[in-house]
Amino acid sequence: MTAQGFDGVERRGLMFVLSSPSGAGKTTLSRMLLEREPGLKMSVSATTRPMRPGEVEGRDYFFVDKKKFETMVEHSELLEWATVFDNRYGTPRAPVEAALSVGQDVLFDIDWQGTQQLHQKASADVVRVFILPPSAADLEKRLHTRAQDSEEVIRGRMSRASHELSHWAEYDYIVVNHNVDDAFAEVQSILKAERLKRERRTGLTEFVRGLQRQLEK
Ligand SMILES: Nc1ncnc2c1ncn2[C@@H]1O[C@H](COP(=O)(O)OP(=O)(O)OP(=O)(O)O)[C@@H](O)[C@H]1O
Ligand SMILES: Nc1nc2c(ncn2[C@@H]2O[C@H](COP(=O)(O)O)[C@@H](O)[C@H]2O)c(=O)[nH]1
Repeated sequence: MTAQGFDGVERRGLMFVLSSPSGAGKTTLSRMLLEREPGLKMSVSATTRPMRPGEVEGRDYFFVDKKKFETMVEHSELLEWATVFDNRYGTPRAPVEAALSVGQDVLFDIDWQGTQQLHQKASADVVRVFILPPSAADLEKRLHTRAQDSEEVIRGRMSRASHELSHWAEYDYIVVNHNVDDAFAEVQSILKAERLKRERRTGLTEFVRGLQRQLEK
């Protein structure tokens, strides 16, 4: 489970989690990260919710019915799963394990329940980032601007937002998404810094020993 850093020092892959109330900007920030950060792979979730206009099977989600979802749970095919807004969502285990095993970092857009489950399983390798909207009015406006959910769905998501927010203190980093470019720069900095953490850089001892050998010649 090691990745080669840009400086040639090996390290363990990490699981980078973005959570927020619906509409705060996780999907937007995830797409920007995937475009600009090599070595990062998106975990594509399975869900029982209906496909939105513009969504693509296998890119945005694996859209499955309730029976299929239950079978995936029974067969331990999901690394974590939760019921969110009356639908089920879960992370397929195999692609995440495959990515980590070849040294890639994995990006998750999941809720607080899934984050807790991942953290219980692999706390040292999980980095948790919570995205806050600048205000309730902005959050509601963003859900409307996205124009992909009915009024009823938007009302449901707004009424759940306060409960989602109550989990903010379980996260390692908090980013307020006022301006998307600023929020992206902050999220990208977190990823870059976490990739450099001494504890994950399994190749450091060997690298430093090599330096010492050169210095002692
Ligand atoms: N900083 C921002 N300023 C204005 N609009 C934004 C900002 N960030 C994201 N948006 C817009 O807000 C809408 C919701 O964003 P997005 O779909 O990324 O949210 P999300 O957190 O992934 O929501 P969900 O949990 O429902 O999937 C989108 O139309 C997006 O373009
Ligand atoms: N615990 C999990 N939560 C997930 C997963 N995939 C997505 N989500 C969260 O669900 C809500 C709603 O998403 P939407 O696409 O319907 O707007 C959002 O908070 C996602 O983060 C998952 O695999 N596990």
